[in-house]
Amino acid sequence: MADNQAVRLEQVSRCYAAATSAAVRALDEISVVFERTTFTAIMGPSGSGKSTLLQCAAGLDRPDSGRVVVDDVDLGPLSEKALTELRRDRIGFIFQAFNLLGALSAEQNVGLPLRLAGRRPDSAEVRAALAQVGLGERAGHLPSQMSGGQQQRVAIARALITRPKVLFADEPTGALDSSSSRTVLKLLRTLVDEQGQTTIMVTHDPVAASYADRVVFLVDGRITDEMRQPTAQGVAEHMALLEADTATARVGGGE
Ligand SMILES: Nc1ncnc2c1ncn2[C@@H]1O[C@H](COP(=O)(O)OP(=O)(O)OP(=O)(O)O)[C@@H](O)[C@H]1O
Repeated sequence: MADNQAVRLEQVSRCYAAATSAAVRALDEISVVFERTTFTAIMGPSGSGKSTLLQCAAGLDRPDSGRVVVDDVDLGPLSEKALTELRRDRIGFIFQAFNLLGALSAEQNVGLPLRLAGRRPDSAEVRAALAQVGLGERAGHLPSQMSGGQQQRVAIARALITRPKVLFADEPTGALDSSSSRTVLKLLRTLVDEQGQTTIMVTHDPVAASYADRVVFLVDGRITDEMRQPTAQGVAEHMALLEADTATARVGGGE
């Protein structure tokens, strides 16, 4: 695998059985490379396969065919145990809903992945991770004592504590107001620029996508286009075209 490839998908397909109709082909022979130290946004109309792509690329779901390679490891032959270990050691994940444990402080939440890996969290390391996301003073706070944006930054610190090769983000600003969103997106951008993080983010928001180096557009389980150095307006216009095409196709298909 070329040294600069953090994640590679080769002809990845994923189908879901449907009770009342033909199987849904959520991913249809997708091939895409995510280079190291880049920030990519994945966009597309609702149901186009964005979450399925993220789940397959992160080893949370297995494709029906094709290959997923993460940090030079082909995920296909791995046992469930080996896949779990790879996710634990090389992958970070953040979600729209933050997914922090409510009974644990920020510091305890951030230290959790280290505990799960059998390491005793080093308080200085955990506090440095919180300082990195601008929350050095909040180590003792519970999630309920923090704003949504602060909780998402705790979740980012937690995802990064194991120094993952790839950070996957599924709608990380979906539950945030625009000011908190900006803070979180600037942080994600800084982590790529200054720490060499590789980040892959699913989003519906053209403004969020404009923080990425590249936007990959999905329609009906296929990559149709991509945009480098995106602007929010350029992405919004392209999404409007895709959504109009999808609506036309649905109307046409229903006749
Ligand atoms: N577990 C599942 N079982 C059956 N069908 C599924 C399942 N997960 C996803 N699908 C179907 O696969 C297709 C792609 O879904 P996916 O969630 O990846 O799209 P998405 O682009 O992330 O959508 P959204 O923007 O609405 O979150 C959709 O038609 C969806 O209904």
